[in-house]
Amino acid sequence: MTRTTTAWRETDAMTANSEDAAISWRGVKLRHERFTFGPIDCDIPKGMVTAVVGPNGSGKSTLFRSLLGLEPIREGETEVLGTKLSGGRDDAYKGKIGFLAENPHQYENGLTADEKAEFASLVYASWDWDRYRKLMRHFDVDGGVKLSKLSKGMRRKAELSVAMAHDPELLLLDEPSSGLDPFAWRTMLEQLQRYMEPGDRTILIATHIIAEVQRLADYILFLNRGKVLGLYEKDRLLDEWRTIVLQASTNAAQADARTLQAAPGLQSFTEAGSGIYRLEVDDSEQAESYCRANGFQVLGVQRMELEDILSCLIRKEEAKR
Ligand SMILES: Nc1ncnc2c1ncn2[C@@H]1O[C@H](COP(=O)(O)OP(=O)(O)OP(=O)(O)O)[C@@H](O)[C@H]1O
Repeated sequence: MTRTTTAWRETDAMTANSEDAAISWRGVKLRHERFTFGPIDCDIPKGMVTAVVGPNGSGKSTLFRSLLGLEPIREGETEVLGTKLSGGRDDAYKGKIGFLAENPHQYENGLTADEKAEFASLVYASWDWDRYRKLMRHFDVDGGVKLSKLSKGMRRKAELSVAMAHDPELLLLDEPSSGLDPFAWRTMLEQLQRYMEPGDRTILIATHIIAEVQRLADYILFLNRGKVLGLYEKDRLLDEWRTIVLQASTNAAQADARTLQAAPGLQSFTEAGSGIYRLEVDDSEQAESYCRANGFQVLGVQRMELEDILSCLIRKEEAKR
């Protein structure tokens, strides 16, 4: 799915154009006893799907919860759908959000999906029973069964139906596909794609499923240990990040490995032995020309997978620690 706008396409800057942002963070820090998140300065573009990707414990759920006032924000300013979060005094913006938490709420175990929907219908002014029933039908879930009696995947589908039935402006999905079988997963992707069609809705989705990022996301926000590693436009990221394998040209006396360290867009540099070098770069065309001009022969160029890009960003961040 690609819905690009020029303002966001031209840059990877994390605070490119806050007017087009569904969420903006300025110097935001969140703290638990043994975990600090941030500072985060970043804008999540409106009308787009942004995937939040990072290892376990990197702070994805913490970030989601903070948007609903469930995590104390110690420093900085968060704005969601035009509302500055101010310690829970202005809650009206929450009516425009659909939230699927990572784990089901145990206190809802005794409710059926339809009873949970009844509660939600009282909370959300734009609640649409027709929409709820259609979603439940698409997902093939019986709304009359207690949530605790549903399988994990069934419960996920019921909760996603409730989260989407008021047609929110912003959907916050914390690992929505956890427990879904491949057919249900496809139905979920279809429903999310349909939800995005009007062009003015935004999804922020935390996921470990690379296929989900590839199929859904326009942007990717990478996190590690409570730090933001970057917000990138997905297509551009996959297009431009490459692994280049090089060897000093036999007739090039000037080939000096140290020059490789200054290659344009260099993200990582590995000496593989026998005069072979492996570069990971975010601007492959320029990097290749540079390496050739400096006496290196290009043995191979390969696109990088998202996992490789994330691990490269993590290695860079860890090297600073
Ligand atoms: N209520 C809490 N009190 C104290 N520490 C917490 C609390 N909630 C989360 N943490 C800690 O904050 C860190 C980030 O947790 P979080 O759940 O946000 O990560 P995550 O990226 O969503 O992880 P996962 O991919 O495993 O779901 C972890 O170190 C976790 O132990």
